[in-house]
Amino acid sequence: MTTPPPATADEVAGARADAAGSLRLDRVTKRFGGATAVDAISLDIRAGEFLSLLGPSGCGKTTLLRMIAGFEQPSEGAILLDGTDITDTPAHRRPINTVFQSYALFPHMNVASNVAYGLKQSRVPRREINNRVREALEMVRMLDFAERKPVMLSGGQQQRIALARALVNRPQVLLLDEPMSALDRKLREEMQIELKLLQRRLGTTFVFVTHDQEEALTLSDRIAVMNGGTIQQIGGAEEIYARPANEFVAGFIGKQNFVPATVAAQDASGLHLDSALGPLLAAARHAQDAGPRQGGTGPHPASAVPYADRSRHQDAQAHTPHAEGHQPQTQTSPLAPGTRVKAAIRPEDINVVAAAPSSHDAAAATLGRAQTRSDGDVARSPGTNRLIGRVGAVFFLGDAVSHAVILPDGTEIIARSPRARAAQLSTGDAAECRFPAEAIQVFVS
Ligand SMILES: Nc1ncnc2c1ncn2[C@@H]1O[C@H](COP(=O)(O)OP(=O)(O)OP(=O)(O)O)[C@@H](O)[C@H]1O
Repeated sequence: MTTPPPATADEVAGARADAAGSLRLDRVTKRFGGATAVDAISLDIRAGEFLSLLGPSGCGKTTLLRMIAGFEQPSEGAILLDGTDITDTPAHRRPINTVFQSYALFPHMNVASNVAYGLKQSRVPRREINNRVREALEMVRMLDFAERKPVMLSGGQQQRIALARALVNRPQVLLLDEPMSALDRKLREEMQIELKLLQRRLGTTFVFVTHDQEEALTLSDRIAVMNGGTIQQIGGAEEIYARPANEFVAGFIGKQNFVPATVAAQDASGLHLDSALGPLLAAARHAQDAGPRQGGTGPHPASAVPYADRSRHQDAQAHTPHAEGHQPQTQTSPLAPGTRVKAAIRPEDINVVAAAPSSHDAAAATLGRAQTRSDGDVARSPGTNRLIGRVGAVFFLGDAVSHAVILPDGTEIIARSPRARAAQLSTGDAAECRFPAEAIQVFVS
């Protein structure tokens, strides 16, 4: 990808005067030939917000970013900056700059000249150039490197210079397209913290493209999860993690155990499910999903909202202004018996304990039937689901321990416990996975 020159300082400064950097995307669509890369996306991005576009490869993140930048023209729809339609405004006239994955620094120029380039092009007085370059290099803590050539810098340092080069124009909106993907993990984590602090200090609107969910969860005020050219859900990190709108989001953000099941009944204790592992009890009420038209899990994808979260969830929706993106709509009607669903359980919601070898044999004899009977420990926590199997592998994760428990029918359940509370189990040990009914989220498949 060739890197277009950044907007010049005059263009940026002129357009900055009375604007704050809010963006509105109104049914923005991009088609390449017969293929739709971005499908009627409507989204409000608040001034000063750190918003991430997160999704798998090919979901349309970069295409959406390029339309905001002005490098691609939408096939349909409009882009508004602080209420002004900029859909037809050329890229170099938008007060928007982009930091790309490839730093694209000029190798023959030193750091200061690289950062000054856009300002020189727009004939900003030399003294002002010097001041602003200094300011930008200070922002990214690279002032001491002003005289160096890019080849004498590490990847992380080059990325900082690319950031300074974009910030020197004082854009209202900064677009970042996977800017840290070339950095090693440790450096990336350091840069993430710096970037977040910098964004907070500047108050500039950041739109950040990534396929790395941890990065998005760490950095963002809100995350728009994309798939198939549409936004599947938009919300804060915790909301998206704890209350995914549909099966796609549930599977894409964090880890999940998905168990196919069929609704047996719904009563005051919750949703009774039949699965190949036996009966499961979910204290969850489903929510019928209003969209999206593409992606998701089928013609009527649904989302799950645990009882405890329902009122908060509905509040959040009630206050969702126009075009903030796709949100699920709760539905209180019970699921009909026979409805095919997926039960989703997060690894950290599963408690793994040692089981008597005989209990494993008994479970194997009945093909690992899950038990929700009130016996033993379970009597103290009615509704606890229990699955008995054998430990297939133990993974030490530093602050946590993960167990892969193989159930008698071959299903693998992944559980994760804080290291201090993890059961001392070895491969081959009989183990019981316990999780409360509240831990199950139900998605109509
Ligand atoms: N110039 C183009 N011509 C034709 N098809 C394109 C063009 N640019 C993108 N596409 C297609 O549009 C879809 C979305 O691409 P896009 O680059 O926006 O995805 P992405 O989510 O950014 O993926 P990645 O994370 O791999 O960069 C893909 O199917 C891609 O092949």
